[in-house]
Amino acid sequence: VHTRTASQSAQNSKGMASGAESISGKEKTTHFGFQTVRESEKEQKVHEVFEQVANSYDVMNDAMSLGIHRVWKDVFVERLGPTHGMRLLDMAGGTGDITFRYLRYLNNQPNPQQRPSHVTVSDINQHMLNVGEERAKRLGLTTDQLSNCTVAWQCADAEKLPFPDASFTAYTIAFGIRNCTHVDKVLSEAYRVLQPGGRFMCLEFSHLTNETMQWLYDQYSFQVIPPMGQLLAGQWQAYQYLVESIRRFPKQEQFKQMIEQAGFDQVSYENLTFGVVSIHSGFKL
Ligand SMILES: C[S@@+](CC[C@H](N)C(=O)[O-])C[C@H]1O[C@@H](n2cnc3c(N)ncnc32)[C@H](O)[C@@H]1O
Repeated sequence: VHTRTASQSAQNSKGMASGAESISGKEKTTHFGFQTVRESEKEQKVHEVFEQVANSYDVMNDAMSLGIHRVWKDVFVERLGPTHGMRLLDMAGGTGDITFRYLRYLNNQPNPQQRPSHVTVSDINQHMLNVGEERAKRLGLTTDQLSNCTVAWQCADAEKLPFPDASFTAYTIAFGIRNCTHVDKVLSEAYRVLQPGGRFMCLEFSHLTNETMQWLYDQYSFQVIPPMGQLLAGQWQAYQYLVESIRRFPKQEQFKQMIEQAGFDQVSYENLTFGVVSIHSGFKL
């Protein structure tokens, strides 16, 4: 088992948060956690990670975050404030956590018969979607079981969406964008498929503003999460990648600028739990 100490990891992560790419020989390289890999390799590696963790993903989320990821996701969907008539694309939707909250939130809105709503849950990994679809059936959240909302599950790459221009009124991506090779392509595709007035929202692990707390968080992330992944899911490497990829993701302000560069207006962010995660939001005007 290959591992690193928290201080080695902190050193490795210095100056890497931008995710800047370099050219090695002819092919561009990118990061996969703290490793440098060819761009063509990253998608396959990320795919393998989520294939390995699909069945244990929901249990591990609760264990790693002590259940707090549920609160973050609840706040995220509250900030979105779903209304009848919304057409949501839940990108990198995995096993459906955001979609299920959206559907329950809609269900609690008055006059459910008003205007039909829709959600497409999309992910590059069919295994994650399969787990999600099974959950949806158990929870009574399929098109057949809902009164005025359709639900579609579709395998797709966030960097090359198979949806027409202006086909959604909202786009969410939770804990997905940092796994993508070209974040700029994900953002411009999100912009393309949104209608004017549509909203982009991203929930992602981020960076703490307080250095001592960041240090404590690093200790927890690097010393506890990979062994926990090994113990509960038999997956040390996959969880080592997940914590490394968090450190590599741009800081809040930098990510805000990237969203603006994609064309979005009124871009803002909100830190939750001291910046362990942040919610970024922007509108297509
Ligand atoms: C950590 S999971 C998040 C799942 C769900 N949104 C949640 O909050 O529980 C990240 C997901 O991103 C997906 N993913 C990674 N790269 C992707 C890409 N290029 N396009 C679409 N989905 C991608 C993975 O397959 C995985 O299901």
